[in-house]
Amino acid sequence: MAETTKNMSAPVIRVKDLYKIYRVGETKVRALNGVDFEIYKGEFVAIVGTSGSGKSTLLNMLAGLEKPTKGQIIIGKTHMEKLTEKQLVAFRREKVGFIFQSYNLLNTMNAIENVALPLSFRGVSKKDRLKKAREFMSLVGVADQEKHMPNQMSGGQQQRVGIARALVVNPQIIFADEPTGNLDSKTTMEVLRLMQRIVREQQQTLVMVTHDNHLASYADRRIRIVDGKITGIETGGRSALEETDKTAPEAQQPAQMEDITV
Ligand SMILES: Nc1ncnc2c1ncn2[C@@H]1O[C@H](COP(=O)(O)OP(=O)(O)OP(=O)(O)O)[C@@H](O)[C@H]1O
Repeated sequence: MAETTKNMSAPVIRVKDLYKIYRVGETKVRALNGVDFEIYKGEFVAIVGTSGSGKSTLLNMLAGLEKPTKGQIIIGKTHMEKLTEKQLVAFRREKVGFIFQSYNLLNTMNAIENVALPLSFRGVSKKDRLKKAREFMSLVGVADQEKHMPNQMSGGQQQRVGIARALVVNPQIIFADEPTGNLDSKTTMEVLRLMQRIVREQQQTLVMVTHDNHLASYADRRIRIVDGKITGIETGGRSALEETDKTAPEAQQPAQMEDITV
């Protein structure tokens, strides 16, 4: 349904013939070995692979944390590979939101101050920062935790605060690195529901890296990566919003294999 609409719009991310080669002594490690794909606005995409497959390298490059050895990454109209370090810092600050496995909240700040922090880098006044932060804490369901310090919140609550902090700057794209890696299965489902809801309601684009096939099955598309190459892109994801915690995975429709790019 929405797939057609998404594919008719211009991609938010275009990756063309991307390589990242690390030198370790005499050896060359091809962390990314010729990767091509596109991601559209409003999509929840999972980049899935086992340890060492190259998914973190890919995420780091999409988020402007590392430069490719060769190839192009075009976000909106910006060629990431052509940006200077200073421009990359500005890009990360203004255009993207990050959700981390370990939440990465500042322990010396309470929940609302953590959520408001990215706005202070943009010169937003304190009053407006807190107003906006409050709005997003409410959206992710932790409005009553404003004054709590990170160590006074559960993992799930901390991750909700982390998600509110990623959203507060209205980023073009949200990148998530194993966002439920430290959570139990019930809290994982709650966070998945939240992420799916946000992608749908806010028309956000979410790119999640994971080794976990179950988690990835909730994304609209899965880009599978093995030894730095894409081995397949699957379309169709399960809905965490319609599932109860007891829904057996077997009861769900299997994903469709779309195309294989090796
Ligand atoms: N800075 C680096 N120098 C040298 N080799 C590196 C560097 N970073 C990553 N690699 C290598 O590149 C390959 C891909 O690593 P990457 O971290 O992207 O994998 P991954 O799929 O994210 O793994 P994990 O799930 O364990 O984080 C691996 O062989 C890794 O050893």
